[in-house]
Amino acid sequence: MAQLTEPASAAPRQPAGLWRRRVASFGHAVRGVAAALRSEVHLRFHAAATVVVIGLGFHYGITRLEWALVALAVAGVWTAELVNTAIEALTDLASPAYHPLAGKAKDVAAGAVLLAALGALVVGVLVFGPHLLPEQ
Ligand SMILES: Nc1ncnc2c1ncn2[C@@H]1O[C@H](COP(=O)(O)OP(=O)(O)OP(=O)(O)O)[C@@H](O)[C@H]1O
Repeated sequence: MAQLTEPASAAPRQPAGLWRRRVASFGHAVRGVAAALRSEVHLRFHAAATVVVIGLGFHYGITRLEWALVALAVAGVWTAELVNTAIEALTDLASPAYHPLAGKAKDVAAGAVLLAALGALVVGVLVFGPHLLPEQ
C-alpha cells in the first residue's frame, strides 16, 4: 500500500526543526534531573551541599582555578549520582527479581558515586581547609 505521508526520516532537516529538537532534548534532560531530585534523597543532599559550597566560595573569595576545581568536583558528583539513578531504574526494570548481575550493576554504579564523592571531598578539603582551619 502506498504511503500517504513521507517517513519522518525523509523530511528535510530545517534549522528551525533542529533547534526545536535541541530545545526538546534540553527539556527532557531537565525533566530527568527533576525526576531524580524528587526520588533520590542523596541528590537533595547534593543540592544542599552544592548551595553551601557555592556560598563558601563567594564568602572566602576563592580563586578562578579553585572555582574550576570546585565546579568539576560538584559536576562529577552530580553526574555520577544521576547515572547511578538511571542504572538503578534500568536494573529494577530488567531484573526486578534477585540476580547476581543486577546486584553487580547496582554495586558498580554505587562505586562510581563513592569515587566521585571522595574526589570532591579531597578538593573541598584542599580548597576550603586553609580558610576553615587557618594556621595558628
Ligand atoms: N535485583 C537485585 N538483584 C541482586 N541484588 C540487588 C538487586 N537489587 C538490589 N540489590 C543489591 O542491593 C543493593 C541496594 O540496592 P537498592 O536498589 O536498594 O539501592 P539503594 O541502596 O536504594 O541505592 P540508593 O540509596 O542509591 O537509591 C545493591 O547495591 C545490590 O547489592
